[in-house]
Amino acid sequence: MDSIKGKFHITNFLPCLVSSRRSDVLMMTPWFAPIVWDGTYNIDILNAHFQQRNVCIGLTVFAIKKYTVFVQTFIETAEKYFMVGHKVNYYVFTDRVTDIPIMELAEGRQMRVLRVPAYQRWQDVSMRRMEMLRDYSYQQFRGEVDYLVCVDVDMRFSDEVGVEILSDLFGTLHPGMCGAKREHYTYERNPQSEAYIPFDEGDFYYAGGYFGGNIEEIYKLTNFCHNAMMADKDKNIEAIWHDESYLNKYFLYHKPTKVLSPEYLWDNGFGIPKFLKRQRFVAVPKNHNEIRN
Ligand SMILES: CC(=O)N[C@H]1[C@@H](OP(=O)(O)OP(=O)(O)OC[C@H]2O[C@@H](n3ccc(=O)[nH]c3=O)[C@H](O)[C@@H]2O)O[C@H](CO)[C@H](O)[C@@H]1O
Ligand SMILES: [Mn+2]
Repeated sequence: MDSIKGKFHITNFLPCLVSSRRSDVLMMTPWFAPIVWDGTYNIDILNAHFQQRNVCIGLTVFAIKKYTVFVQTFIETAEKYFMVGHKVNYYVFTDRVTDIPIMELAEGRQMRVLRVPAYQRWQDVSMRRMEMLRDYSYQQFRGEVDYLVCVDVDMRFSDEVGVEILSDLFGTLHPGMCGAKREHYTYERNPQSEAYIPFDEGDFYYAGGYFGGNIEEIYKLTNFCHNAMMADKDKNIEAIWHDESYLNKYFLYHKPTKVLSPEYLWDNGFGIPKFLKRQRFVAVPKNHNEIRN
């Protein structure tokens, strides 16, 4: 592990206080959290900073039932692009332990396969991630990693994703909603639901498939979402976009300290708009019917 130490060096950065580095996109939320776009940060400074702290990053992914087919590409591309040069633990939650490929990983990186139950409905599989992330944050992750990055598995990395994303609590702008007006965000609109957001509230529409932060913040987030989902279940309610709806509710009242641009979660089905300089993590096309049943 020693050879990954001292890999990054601080380089000189010439600050310029009179012009912003991007003028075509919003670079900061109204509560002063950075929105991370290509061209807005200096990766050399950030690498040196996080390496000095010797951070270890946990990347969590669920591969339940047929979704195990996505694991190989996910890990292969993560090895190429995710937090290269830093310490990484992959946590693969699955009900099919023997279907998870054994893969050779770069130095300083390891994979843990965690056996968890499979729920019948895909919506429950997706939503129960919150409960499992909460429980493992408390039991295991807090002793092993400094940050968690929690993502969908039906994805591939196709460009660098580094320590520029790390912060106490971060969410990602949903690729399908970045140009939408607030009233068109697909928040849960039933006032009876714990995920309810009125039409005149809400900052951004965040994606369910990409959030993260330190362990304590992820514990609080997942605990809130799971409890809210259980409260709704008792009322026979399920929010329109499942875990994503509850996540959006949480972020409305617990503002993220960093927001990732859709560079970090893209779907080529949306084409490639001009403001999108990089596609770092993209959806792998899937046949929903086939794979979810
Ligand atoms: C990119 C993105 O923002 N995706 C979100 C979006 O769905 P998606 O349409 O991308 O949902 P999906 O089918 O990818 O399911 C979410 C995740 O649950 C896991 N899974 C699901 C079914 C299954 O049989 N086995 C299994 O392992 C797997 O990790 C998968 O990536 O909306 C969902 C709720 O509706 C979730 O909020 C997803 O995070
Ligand atoms: Mn997905």
